[in-house]
Amino acid sequence: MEKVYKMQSRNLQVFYQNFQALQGINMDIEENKVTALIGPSGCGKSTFLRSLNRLNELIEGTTTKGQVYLDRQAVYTNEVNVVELRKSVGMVFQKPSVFPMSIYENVAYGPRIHGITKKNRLDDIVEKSLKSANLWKEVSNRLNSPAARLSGGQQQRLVIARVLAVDPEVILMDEPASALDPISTARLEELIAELKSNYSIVIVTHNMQQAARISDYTGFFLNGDLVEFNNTADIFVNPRDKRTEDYITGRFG
Ligand SMILES: Nc1ncnc2c1ncn2[C@@H]1O[C@H](COP(=O)(O)OP(=O)(O)OP(=O)(O)O)[C@@H](O)[C@H]1O
Repeated sequence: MEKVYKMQSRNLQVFYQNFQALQGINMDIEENKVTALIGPSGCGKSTFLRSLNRLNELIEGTTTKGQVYLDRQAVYTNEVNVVELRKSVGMVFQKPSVFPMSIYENVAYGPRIHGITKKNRLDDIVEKSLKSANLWKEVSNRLNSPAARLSGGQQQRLVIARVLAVDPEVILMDEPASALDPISTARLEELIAELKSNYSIVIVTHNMQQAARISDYTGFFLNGDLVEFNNTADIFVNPRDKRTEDYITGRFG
């Protein structure tokens, strides 16, 4: 079957004032797959992730050159509605960032902003999103209690439900498991494996075993360059670049 690329970057360069954080990245992100981004701290993984839905623009002094495509449509043009872009390309951050409101309201928040007001419709979206995020069973009897009372792992799944509620196509995750215990991490990994049948997922992780377990493709970043991008199995078993090999075998990083 021919590969379908959901997102692509071409000669993507990002500058923080005068500092160049990405050196011209070309990447093809396949649809309905998990793509993992690995590399030592400060190599540009989060910068790359944020550039996919133009979140870098919220950081003052950032300049972006090159292009990103979503379904072959350029993302860096004046015609693009950034709010719609971020709805299609959602982001899950490292620390679970639930809003100080009820579980229900956390999930209904996005759909409301996008104009859905009917109670029945919102109820359906909340239930469907919580089910897709594997959280429904744990919270269905306390939808009106504060989200902050959930465990860290549940909060992270709630954040995912919140992203799913606005009907995204791509989900970006920036070290989503780094604040979670091993059991919550395992649940999150199971969830990611399920989500990829409906979404394309790009995940930054410092955990090499995690990248090997959950991803189809892996990109190794170093000093703002994409050193190697390949099937995950090839990256971990048969890296082509000495620097990739050194990193995955723990010789540096
Ligand atoms: N807001 C900012 N202003 C200035 N420089 C920044 C900013 N954000 C990131 N940088 C710099 O850009 C480079 C890439 O940072 P980035 O956060 O993308 O790396 P990373 O690979 O995600 O790191 P980590 O794994 O530690 O999260 C680093 O040198 C970092 O110091």
